[in-house]
Amino acid sequence: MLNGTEILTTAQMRAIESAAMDSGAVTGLELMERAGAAVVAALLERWPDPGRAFVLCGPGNNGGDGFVIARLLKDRGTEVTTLFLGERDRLSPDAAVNHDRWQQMLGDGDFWLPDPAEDTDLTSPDFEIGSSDVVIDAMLGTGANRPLPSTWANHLSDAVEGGNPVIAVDALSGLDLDSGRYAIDGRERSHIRATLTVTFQRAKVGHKLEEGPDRSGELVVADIGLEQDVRRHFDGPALRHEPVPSIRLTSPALARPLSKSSGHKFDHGHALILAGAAGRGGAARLAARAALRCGAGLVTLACPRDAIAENAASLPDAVMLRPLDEPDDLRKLLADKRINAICAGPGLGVERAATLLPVLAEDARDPKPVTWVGNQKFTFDLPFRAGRPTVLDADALTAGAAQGQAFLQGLHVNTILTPHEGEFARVFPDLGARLKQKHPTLSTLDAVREAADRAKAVILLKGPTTVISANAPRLRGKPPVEAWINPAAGPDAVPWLATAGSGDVLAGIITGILARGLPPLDAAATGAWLHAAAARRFGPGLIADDLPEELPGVFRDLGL
Ligand SMILES: NC(=O)C1=CN([C@@H]2O[C@H](COP(=O)(O)OP(=O)(O)OC[C@H]3O[C@@H](n4cnc5c(N)ncnc54)[C@H](O)[C@@H]3O)[C@@H](O)[C@H]2O)[C@@H](O)CC1
Ligand SMILES: Nc1ncnc2c1ncn2[C@@H]1O[C@H](COP(=O)(O)OP(=O)(O)O)[C@@H](O)[C@H]1O
Ligand SMILES: [K+]
Repeated sequence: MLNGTEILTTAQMRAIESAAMDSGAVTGLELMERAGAAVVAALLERWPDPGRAFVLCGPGNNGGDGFVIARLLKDRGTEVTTLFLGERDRLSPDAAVNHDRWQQMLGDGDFWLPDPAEDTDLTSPDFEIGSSDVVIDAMLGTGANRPLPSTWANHLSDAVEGGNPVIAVDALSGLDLDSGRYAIDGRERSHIRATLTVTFQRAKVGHKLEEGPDRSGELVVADIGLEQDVRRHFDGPALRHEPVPSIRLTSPALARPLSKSSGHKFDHGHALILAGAAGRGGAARLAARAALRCGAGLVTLACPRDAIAENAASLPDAVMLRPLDEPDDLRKLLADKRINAICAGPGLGVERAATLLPVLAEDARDPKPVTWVGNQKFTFDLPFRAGRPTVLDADALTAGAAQGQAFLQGLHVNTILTPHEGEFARVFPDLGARLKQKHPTLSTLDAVREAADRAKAVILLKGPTTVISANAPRLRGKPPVEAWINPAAGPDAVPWLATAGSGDVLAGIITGILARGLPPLDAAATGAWLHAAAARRFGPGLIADDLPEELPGVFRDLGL
């Protein structure tokens, strides 16, 4: 299996569940029981003896899980209040069975509340969420398809305001498990969040994107016995040469190929960092240091002649300096075919970037490009543009955006664009505008995938959660990775990373890894993971300059 954990879209989860049930290996009722039991187990681990629980049950199978949870908690002596926000006759057969089992169990001390649309006195103290030790949100899960009604949101709001732990079943209700957006009818309530979310078999994309990490609280992924079905979902089609692309979370395992075996310095590649004018070289220097720390055999920084003294004064001796005043100087530098990774953008200056981009595009017409397809290297002509692995960041993206289609046409499968949100919107204005809509119709992941498709390149969109996707040709039979998600939010938060220059370091890290020979999509994912890991290891007080210096510690921790 490839590095990283696959996470699932809601459609994939539904397909996996149906396939499991169709195979006869498990029934929906069994799955619901396992799901409910998994939530109760995770709950009791954290709150060992809840005297009172309040369970909010929605109109679908998420609500069905809620009825199982109510029954299991009552079985162990917890006093349970349920609020059912649906209609018995519209429940699925499995949820209806659990509804009825729960109803039959009710006795003194349990309060059965029908739909509040009917005449229920919700002001009675017996119904108050505030007197519960735990509140279980089983209103909506993977089937949520519109904003959460504000009356339903009020229950969550009461719980959070009352300081009661909220345990979300599969998802905090209102969270879209594909986009990670949170939508409530009426006014937005940013304080609503789960203390714990228990999801089933695999995390869903929406737990990791946008608001997902913050809204979900601690995320527990409970095994409900569908692991073989998950594998079958991905590996079965691969055996038939119809691989299903996966969406994966970055993990430390990605960095494993960076382990340095002994070898000539060129075995570890030669990275070229294009720098800007005197007085503006800090960003490129950060990138150069980061590339060096990632083990690039050689790092050359190319800058205007009059900036050489300044760069020499503040760079390690290991970084070579070369003059680059005119576009033709870049052509000459690129005649050295040992240069196998390029970084253009940090501190480059938009005008200078505009004159150098065409040279990089020209270079990609090399008749014998090195091309990565999956993990295999090709050095012959392929029916798509390929060229030297190149990171385009910052000023190169701004300059590129101004060049429009010509810029996109100059890209190739070994190009990695590393925009933040603003730069992304400059390069892909329509996608940027759609992401900014009040109710966006596409997720960040969709936007990045679409951008990668148009650019025929790797796109890494920076933010608290970084999303990476590639449009690279695939080898038949190899399960492709479609996207990587590097979460640095919620429980994985590394807020110190939001510091000036940290993006320049990321560009340098990725360039260094490219020089080491990793394929572009892997290099981008590995770089995003290392970048956050370095920040996490350093902790508060971080400035961008600390990041490259922290990398050796990260590598040591990994035993590389
Ligand atoms: N399918 C399965 O085999 C399993 C499903 N499980 C549970 O089932 C859930 C999925 O069940 P469903 O597909 O029934 O979906 P949900 O229970 O998430 O919601 C679907 C229902 O909610 C309504 N609805 C959607 N959005 C709404 C909104 N904003 N306001 C009010 N009503 C809204 C829909 O009309 C439908 O009636 C999972 O999240 C998980 O908790 C688990 O029991 C494990 C097994
Ligand atoms: N709140 C945050 N939590 C974690 N990482 C963040 C956060 N905000 C930004 N980042 C990361 O910090 C880096 C900032 O890069 P960028 O926007 O290019 O800034 P700069 O131009 O200052 O270098 C990116 O790698 C991004 O993923
Ligand atoms: K829920």
